[in-house]
Amino acid sequence: MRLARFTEFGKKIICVGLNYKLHVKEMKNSLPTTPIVFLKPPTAYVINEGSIRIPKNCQELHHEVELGVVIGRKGSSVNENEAEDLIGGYVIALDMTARDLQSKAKSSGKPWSIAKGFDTSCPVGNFIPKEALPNANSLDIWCKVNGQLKQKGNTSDMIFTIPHLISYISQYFTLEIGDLILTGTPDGVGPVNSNDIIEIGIGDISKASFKIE
Ligand SMILES: CCCCCC(=O)O
Ligand SMILES: CC(=O)C(=O)O
Ligand SMILES: [Mg+2]
Repeated sequence: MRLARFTEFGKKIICVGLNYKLHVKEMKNSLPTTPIVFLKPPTAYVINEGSIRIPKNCQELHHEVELGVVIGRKGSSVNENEAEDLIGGYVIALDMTARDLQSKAKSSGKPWSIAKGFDTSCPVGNFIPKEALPNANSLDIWCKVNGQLKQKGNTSDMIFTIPHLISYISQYFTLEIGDLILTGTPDGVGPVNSNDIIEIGIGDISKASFKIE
């Protein structure tokens, strides 16, 4: 199985929340003491140049640009100092979020699975082999809507580092080849509407674009 086609493997999409301080602030949350983890089904994938569909009953769809880590080796209960061995590569990705559905679920103490897991809620760019990105812990990630810069963050600002996330998640979920870990979004999240074009990227190394249907 060529890892570059990981979106076809039907594996887990494991998302981390509130992993950048300024995003925690804009969401009026408190800093997490351990990573906040939730899942998206593999039916959420959209590949580069695909279309994002606004889910039913959603009036406020938000972009959240995130660095994705593609798992290249199976592991569970992995120590932080061995975690990087599980990395197969990276992608730039969006954790599209039905913000109104999420807020309703949060306020009634219900899970926000639909708000985060609806079809087309995980657009991804092209796979980048690990060797091509030796500096994954200090990368600029950005998001533009209709050509206007909305988010720009650096992965060095993560509250929990990529090795820490891999180790923590692997205590609960065995990580399998083709799994994707979304590592959280920097500040600047906001709404998108039908016919908007979202462009995302890692510095000038990788970019992808998607249309809101
Ligand atoms: C506690 C969860 C806050 C959700 C913020 C987000 O989805 O970016
Ligand atoms: C909660 C969430 O999805 C984030 O901070 O990216
Ligand atoms: Mg997110």
